[in-house]
Amino acid sequence: MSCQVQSNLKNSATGPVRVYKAGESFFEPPGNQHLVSENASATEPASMLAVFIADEGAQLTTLASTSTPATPTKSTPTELVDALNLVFGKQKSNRAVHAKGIVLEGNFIPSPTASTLSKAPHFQKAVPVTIRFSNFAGIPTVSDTDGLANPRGLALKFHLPDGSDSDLVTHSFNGFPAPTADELRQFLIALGTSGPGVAKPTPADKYLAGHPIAKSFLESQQPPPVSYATLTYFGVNSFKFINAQGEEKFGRYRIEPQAGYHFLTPQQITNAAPGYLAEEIRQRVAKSPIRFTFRAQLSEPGDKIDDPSVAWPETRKTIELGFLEITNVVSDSDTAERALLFLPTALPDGIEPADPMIQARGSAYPVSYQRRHQ
Ligand code: HEM
Repeated sequence: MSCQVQSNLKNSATGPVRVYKAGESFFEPPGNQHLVSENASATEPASMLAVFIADEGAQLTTLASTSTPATPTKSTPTELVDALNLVFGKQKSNRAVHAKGIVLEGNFIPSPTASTLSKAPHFQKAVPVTIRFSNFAGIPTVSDTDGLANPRGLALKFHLPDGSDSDLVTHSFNGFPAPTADELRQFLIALGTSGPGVAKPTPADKYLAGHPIAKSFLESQQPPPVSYATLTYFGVNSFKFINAQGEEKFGRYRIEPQAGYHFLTPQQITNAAPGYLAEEIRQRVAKSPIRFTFRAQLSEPGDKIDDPSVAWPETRKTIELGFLEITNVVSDSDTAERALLFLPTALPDGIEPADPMIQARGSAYPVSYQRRHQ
């Protein structure tokens, strides 16, 4: 196979362009060795890139949240997605990260306590929800048992009574490898420039030596789950919740499986099919609805609101927000996931971003969306 993956850093002015061949390892977290996807596509022609950038500006004006405070993030949305592409390869029809997934539907049913936290419409009244579970890597063919499939993603679109949507994008790890979007980009560049043949210590070795939180993120991932329905998902970034009385609280979402936490045994991992998670969730939801309990973990004075790499202590109070009931897989999941764009900045009155990373995400996701719709 002669497929080449070339980083697209030429418009970000941040370092050398590096070329990988299919099958080359692009980084080696302890205990894992991962391969560049053969599906990854080559670099865009320069003319196309120019058109893309012009479109991207327009897109961001339309799609980014208006309620976010000015963000100190220095990296542009393009640079952030370029850094993801540097690690996983450029995608023309798949997400830059969390490329492999499955789309389902259901309902969110709020608890009576939800309205004490926020006046958001879905905290007052049940609403339909579109759900996408995913594996972490920006590699659509990643095996469900590969280390790069962790953490798993759970993205939700709450369809609100006024016809608008509110989105929430979470993953199955209580933390993040970097405190800010700019730091994430540095981490990704270090990983993406540390392939075979690069002298030791590689940029990734050096980065991880100086960033214990990123190192621990790579080293403390769970084994493959029995199901997407047997994991807890964390919002990681903090939001400000405002109730009808104008009271404000800072919180982080966590979405807990009513099926409990279950992971594959080493023997089951050996026997698991590369796409077992989609098959498992299809069979599970066909038998009965899948439920998750929604909670917000509330901050206390001194907790870092704008640093998702630091989990708040488990002793923090949580408030029950309701439950998610997943009822079915959509009829054509591949078509649905291509059309879907989950925006962490799509928020109703009563919920506001409290971490600048949310705005950075809200601006970067549409760039990936555009790249997968060329
Ligand atoms: C600055 C930080 C981040 C950047 C630049 C970033 C970037 C991206 C991009 C470009 C996509 C693909 C969007 C698309 O094509 O639709 C994506 C998807 C995703 N991200 Fe992030 N992300 C960041 C932080 C996070 C965090 C903190 C979480 C978890 C809490 C997360 C979880 C996910 C998930 C689950 C998806 C898949 C969404 C879907 O199913 O469509 N990301 N991210």
